[in-house]
Amino acid sequence: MQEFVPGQRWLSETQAELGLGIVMSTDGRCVQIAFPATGETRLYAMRDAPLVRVELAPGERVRDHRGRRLLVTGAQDDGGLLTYACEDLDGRRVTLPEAELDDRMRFNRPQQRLLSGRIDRDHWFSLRYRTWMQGMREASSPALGLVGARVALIPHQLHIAAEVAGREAPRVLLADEVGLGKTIEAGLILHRMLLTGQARRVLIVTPEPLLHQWLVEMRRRFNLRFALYDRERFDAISDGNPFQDEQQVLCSLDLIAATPDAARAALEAQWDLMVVDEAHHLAWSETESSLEYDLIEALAQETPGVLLLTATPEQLGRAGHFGRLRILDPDRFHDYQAFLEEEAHYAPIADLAARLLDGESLSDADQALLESLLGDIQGQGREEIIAHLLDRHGTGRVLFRNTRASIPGFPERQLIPHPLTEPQAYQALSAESSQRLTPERCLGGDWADVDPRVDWLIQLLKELRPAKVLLICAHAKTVLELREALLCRAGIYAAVFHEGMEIVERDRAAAYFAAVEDGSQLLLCSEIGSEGRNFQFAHHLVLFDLPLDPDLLEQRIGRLDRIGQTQTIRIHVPYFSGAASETLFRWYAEGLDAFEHSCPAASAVLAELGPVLLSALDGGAEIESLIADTGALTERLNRELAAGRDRLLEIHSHRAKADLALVDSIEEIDAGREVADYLTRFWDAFGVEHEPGPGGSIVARPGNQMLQEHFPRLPEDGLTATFERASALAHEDRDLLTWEHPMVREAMELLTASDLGTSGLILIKDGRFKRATLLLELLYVAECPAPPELQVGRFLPPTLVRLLLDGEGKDYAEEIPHEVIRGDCLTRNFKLARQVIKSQIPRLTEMLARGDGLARDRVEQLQRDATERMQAVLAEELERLVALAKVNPNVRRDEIERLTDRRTRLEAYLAKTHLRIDAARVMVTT
Ligand SMILES: Nc1ncnc2c1ncn2[C@@H]1O[C@H](COP(=O)(O)OP(=O)(O)OP(=O)(O)O)[C@@H](O)[C@H]1O
Repeated sequence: MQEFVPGQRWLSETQAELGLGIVMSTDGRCVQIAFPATGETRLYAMRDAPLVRVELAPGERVRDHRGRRLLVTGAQDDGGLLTYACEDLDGRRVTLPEAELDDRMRFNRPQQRLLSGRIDRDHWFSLRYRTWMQGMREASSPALGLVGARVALIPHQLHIAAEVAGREAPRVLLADEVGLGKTIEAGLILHRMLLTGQARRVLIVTPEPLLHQWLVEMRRRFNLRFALYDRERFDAISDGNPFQDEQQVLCSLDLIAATPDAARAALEAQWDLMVVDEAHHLAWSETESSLEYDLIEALAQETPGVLLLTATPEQLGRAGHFGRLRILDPDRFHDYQAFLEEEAHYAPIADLAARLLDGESLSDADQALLESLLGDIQGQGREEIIAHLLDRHGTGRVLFRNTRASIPGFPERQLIPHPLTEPQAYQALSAESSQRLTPERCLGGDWADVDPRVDWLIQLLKELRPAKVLLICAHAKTVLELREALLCRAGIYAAVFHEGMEIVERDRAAAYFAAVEDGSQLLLCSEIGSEGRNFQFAHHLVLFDLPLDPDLLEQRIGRLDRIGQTQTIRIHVPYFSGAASETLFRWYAEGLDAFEHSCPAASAVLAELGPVLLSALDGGAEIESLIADTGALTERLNRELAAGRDRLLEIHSHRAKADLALVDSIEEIDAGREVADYLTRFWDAFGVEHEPGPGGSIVARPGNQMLQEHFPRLPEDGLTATFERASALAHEDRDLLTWEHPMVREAMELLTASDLGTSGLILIKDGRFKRATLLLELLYVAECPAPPELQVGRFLPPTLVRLLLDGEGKDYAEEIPHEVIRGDCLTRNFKLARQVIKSQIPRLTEMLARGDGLARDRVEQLQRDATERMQAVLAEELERLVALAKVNPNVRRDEIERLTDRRTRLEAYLAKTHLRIDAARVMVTT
């Protein structure tokens, strides 16, 4: 007989609906139990009370009386009363005396439910099995986190996402050329890290004009709901750190740079991952750095994962680029001069890496070079050698850059120059070269009366109507005055987009431009429209003036030249013959060839020839020789880059064969349509109504008799969705239902956290067994609860151990897979079911005990394998740090120590892997 102690929690075996009982008193023969959930008190004879002691095991999920969801990690017994060690959802440690358990919780163990004859409808048992199996498949799938996004499967993006998100705490610069999908790559990385629990608190920092676009992209492509923080929202939260109110925050760089309170709060908010878009604005040189740079650097020091995004990493010069790398990996990038020198020697390394990749055999000289670079390479495979080369030589693991040249399928760009006569008023100006390029700004409000670009634009719009035209110029004032002129002179109403507008107004203008019907034909943008925005639905770009920076020119063209552009892009450039604008136009067109192709060497050429260019714009230097010199230098630098740095980058940024394998594996998951079968069965079992919708979609809505009032993520008025990626891409109003969709995930969680399907009884026919043979199918789950930062799931995710035992204890699980078992569920005849079970209790108890033993043996093996895997992975990481430390004295000792400590902790947690029975189903042959 078990001892009852006041304060202990017990459960009625026969009346689970009473909730959790608490011992009030005992008198030697009777025990008085209160059930606070129902307000009842019962008296039981102690000898045969139908009560079970509630003793939670590590790995169980519970709620406390405040409703917090907690994970049990251990327990301590003090005079018969238990105090549980738990973790909350954020991984914080919490102590939970048993008296504080939620009174309404139900703790029925499968074996208790089964032996007391409480059985569920059979489909829940199968759904339970499928849920655990799916969890295991995902944990080891290279496609994890990449399946659920509403995106086309583009190999280079998937490569980067899988490579980066697979790292412990990724710190990388995503620097694909404009419009190749850095936002999508960052979203995929985020999605995967959130899904695996690798990250929970995420901060995205963008320039203000891109806030809303990010918000929408994260929501509609990844089902991620970020909280947008502006000044008003930040100030409105006066209680504690405003950034700690939300897990996923989106805010502008301006907010944290201009508000010391916000900067301080951001620094203290303990993010797991930070994403910074348009990171080229973070200025750094060997002697000074901008406030924004310092802020992001400080945040990066506090944040384990950091993604910096820029299409033009060298827009503010080589030093700026180095500065950004330094934020990511201060150990690797600690000396700018050494970095420049190293870069000059990339060509032979790139050549070697390329030949390794092509499977060519290596000469003795190659071997010698490899050994001089990497030390002893005995026993290492090619992939491993390449990875080490890229990591330790070149910008390696930290920088990814894909170029149009290496990605097929981009449309052409066509340059359409429009020479115009420079008006007298502009000729008379004695402005500096930079001002000569925007002469209207020197003339005052009525410049549009004399500037021939206005009439030319009116004419162009007429000719192109109804085609959409995006116009970019340097200044907001030009935008506004041009709008007035177009309206007055030709009745053309243009949408505008400039820094003087509120964010909402800007987004409204962009939407007005995007609208197919009743939208505006023309959007006039100041320079803020030249970054990040998606305007690929337009095919005509007017560059009303030209910037002095080739990277900025590339950013402007990138608004149209991006993934999703379907036609040749027409770039219209008006300039004044004989004036500075013609010189600059020719420099770009003939010197750099930067309009029709992106030019990797452009910023280096500007750095070298910038002074001559400025002088030519002023009418000083000789234009023809400037253009000839520019052409020659561009040609040489592009060639060198292609052979050295960029080649290394390219090898590292996508791997054609492996990337296609990843695409294949996602396509296979898409095509398998298993999730469709799973979810529709789930809906049926739960009582959700569903029917085919328009164009192959499916419409689901709450039914009248659902198991619970709400089904996860199912709106009251229903949901239109699809299981087809192509359909979701074409129809934004349809959710893409995959294993990673929040509805599916939450339904899976709901099931595994409930009792549904934990016990069952079916009648089967199977010629292998005599009639009336008793079989027991047992589902055990091995789990290793550990603090989230250890990412134990990488090595041992919750793992299902299935057994199928006969009365002699023989296991048929391999011979008879779960999927082939068909039977009649006995829930329709509870009385019979109870009789069957009652008559077999001793046998079933024995079989359960045998199952426990067998499952425990399996878990020991699982544990050993996981520990070995973990040791191999961490040994590799340790080796990298030690190798880096040899070439870089600045690698911190504590980093190596932290990694070693992690290994020790993981070993300890894996050793405590916990096994529990999740479900049991009796089968009787007929
Ligand atoms: N895999 C994809 N599936 C569908 N659309 C995509 C995919 N990748 C990119 N796009 C679309 O292509 C456009 C460009 O992508 P994105 O904004 O991520 O590029 P970017 O590299 O961040 O651009 P920028 O350099 O201008 O900042 C966006 O409209 C995006 O939604």
